[in-house]
Amino acid sequence: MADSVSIEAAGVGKRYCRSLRLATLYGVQDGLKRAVGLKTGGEPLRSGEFWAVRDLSFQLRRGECLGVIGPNGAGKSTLLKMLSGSVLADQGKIRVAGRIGAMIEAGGGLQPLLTGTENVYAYAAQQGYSTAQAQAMLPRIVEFADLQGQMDKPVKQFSSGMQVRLGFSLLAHFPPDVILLDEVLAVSDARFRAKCLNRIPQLMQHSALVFVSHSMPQVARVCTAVAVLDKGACIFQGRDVPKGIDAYYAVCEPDIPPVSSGTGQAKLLDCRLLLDGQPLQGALPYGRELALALDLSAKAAEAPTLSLTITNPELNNIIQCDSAFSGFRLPADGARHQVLAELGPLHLNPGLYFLSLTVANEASGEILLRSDNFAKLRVAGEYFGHAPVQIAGRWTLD
Ligand SMILES: Nc1ncnc2c1ncn2[C@@H]1O[C@H](COP(=O)(O)OP(=O)(O)OP(=O)(O)O)[C@@H](O)[C@H]1O
Repeated sequence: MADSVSIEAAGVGKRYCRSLRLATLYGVQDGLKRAVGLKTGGEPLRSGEFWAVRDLSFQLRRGECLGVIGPNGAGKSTLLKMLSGSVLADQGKIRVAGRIGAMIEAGGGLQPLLTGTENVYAYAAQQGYSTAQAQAMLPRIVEFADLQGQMDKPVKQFSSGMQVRLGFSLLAHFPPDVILLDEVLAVSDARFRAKCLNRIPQLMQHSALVFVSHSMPQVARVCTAVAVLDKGACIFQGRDVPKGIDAYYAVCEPDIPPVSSGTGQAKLLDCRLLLDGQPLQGALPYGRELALALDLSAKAAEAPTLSLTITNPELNNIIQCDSAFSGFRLPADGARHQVLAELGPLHLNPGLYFLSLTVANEASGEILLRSDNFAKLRVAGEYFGHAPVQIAGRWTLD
């Protein structure tokens, strides 16, 4: 292995058994085989067994951050546990150069019976730092974790968010050669999450990172490569992180049904997506103008405004187009009206989106109709960017 490679995984796999009874039996059989010097794990799957991770290979160097993404049960945590050494691989080889720091669960790497301060000394010693170095670093660790006044109690009395703060702060101030992070930031508040995400590029100067997350914006921000797992198999691997994220969304493409709510005074009777005045066939090419023909009716005292929202597959709002901007209002006479909403060119990343509509009384805020996910929109294009909206801009030398 070249010196600069911090983690090398070659054809790594882990098998588990669905039945506890069979798993116990296989455990005894494997133990006996190993006792007489026979290798285990290489044989075909036995009854009830499945591959939690299969045939995964990658190399990771300092300065790199591999995002491991995939649906629930895809094998992400199993992979991290194999990399950390807490679970033995049944297939392939893992080599890690140097020290590992793992946050595979809140409190991982911390000693629950020791106080926060004692944990700082214990962790520093474990990573090969002296007591004097730990003492010098202590104020910065406490400040980063925002745990002033809390460090004298045992870590088992910390909330899970506080444990993550201390655990991450230790990694940040005594960076090991390899850092494994498993979805830990999910329990932190927005402020600390932002602090950690901001710190990761600095950590990468010292360490190679493996980052498991279900938050695609976080993955897009910090990862230099991604591996997408599905049922234990790696279905995408590479440096094109946005393309990997798209592969992830394709695997767990949400089947989100349309949902309606509101007072019921407005109705969405029909909707057509248009490209160049014609019904949109298939995907909208990147950057092209989208229009919507909406058949609507409303019966109310005031003419309501219309608001269209485009969301990503996680239903995060990406674009909003509100008719109040242009002063447009839907007649509230109870008759059926066809409304043309021209959204202009959409510079959305290729992928899947959903459309939602709100019909509301602007003055009172009363919602006459909220129609969520009433249509799906697929955007097609070659260029995948790190943010949901990609604009060309105009670049010139002054
Ligand atoms: N100790 C175990 N014994 C048996 N099966 C297990 C064990 N640990 C994990 N599994 C199974 O292995 C598969 C992969 O689990 P893993 O925890 O690695 O998934 P994951 O991708 O991390 O999921 P999530 O996103 O839900 O955290 C799942 O089917 C899980 O039920």
